[in-house]
Amino acid sequence: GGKWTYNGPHGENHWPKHFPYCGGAFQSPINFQRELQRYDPGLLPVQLQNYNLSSSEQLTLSNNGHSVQLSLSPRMYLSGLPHRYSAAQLHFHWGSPNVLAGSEHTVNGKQFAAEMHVVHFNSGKYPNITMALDKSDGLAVLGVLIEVGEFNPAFEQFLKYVNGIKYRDQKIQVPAFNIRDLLPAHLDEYYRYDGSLTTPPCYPSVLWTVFRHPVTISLRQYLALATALFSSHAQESAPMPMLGNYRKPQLMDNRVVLVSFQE
Ligand SMILES: NS(=O)(=O)c1c(F)c(F)c(S(=O)(=O)CCO)c(N[C@H]2CCCc3ccccc32)c1F
Ligand SMILES: [Zn+2]
Repeated sequence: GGKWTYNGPHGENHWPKHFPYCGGAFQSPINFQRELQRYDPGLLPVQLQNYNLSSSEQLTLSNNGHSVQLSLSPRMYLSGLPHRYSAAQLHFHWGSPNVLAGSEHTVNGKQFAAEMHVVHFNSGKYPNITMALDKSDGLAVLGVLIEVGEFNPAFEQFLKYVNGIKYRDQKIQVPAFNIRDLLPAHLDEYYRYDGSLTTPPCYPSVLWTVFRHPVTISLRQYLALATALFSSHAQESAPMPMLGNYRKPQLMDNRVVLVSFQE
């Protein structure tokens, strides 16, 4: 697909010109507001299988020009959903060094400093993520809201390598670790809704699960994320810092957000 950015002439308001789904229904992210939520006691805790990877395994940490992404082992999967969803990659969205607001989902209008997404595809029905990308039951993404506060040792296990992938299309191998440690302690409280990829091609193919409880990283860790990366290639004369890589909240249309918790 064509080139797209988060700002300027190829920014999100221009996405629908080349990526029609971006102007369609069921788009993500959204703002979670109390009035449009419904408690569903049937929403069980999310079950993570094989997330505790061994450090003898290696993962690919890469700069794809839009985010920093970590490849994940296909042995990792989610159970408790209508089908088995196997892990593909995780990536982040953040603000800028002096504006600590860069999450995609917002809660009662509050934007968090950053947000992590763990992307899974329906491996029960489709052979790979490419075949699942545009199917209504194709993807399941876990969203984790990130606040600046206490230092987070789990995030250090990949943040310490970001200076090796400063420029677009750079990638390195890093030792695997327990991906569960990147998620909040309690996985039983979350928002659940039908939405889309938040980047082009914006396919409405994502079952979203955004955990109610944020995780914290230190200001130093946030600044590492917000100052280390460029969306441009190493040899480009005008380096483009990778900042504010988040899409704004989209129209709800007539969607209701289910929640697994009661006030
Ligand atoms: N917020 S989001 O919707 O979860 C989301 C992103 F924001 C995001 F930047 C990415 S990306 O890093 O691949 C950069 C551009 O697509 C993805 N990738 C997904 C969808 C696109 C194709 C693909 C292929 C293999 C594995 C994952 C993915 C993404 F799903
Ligand atoms: Zn994302």
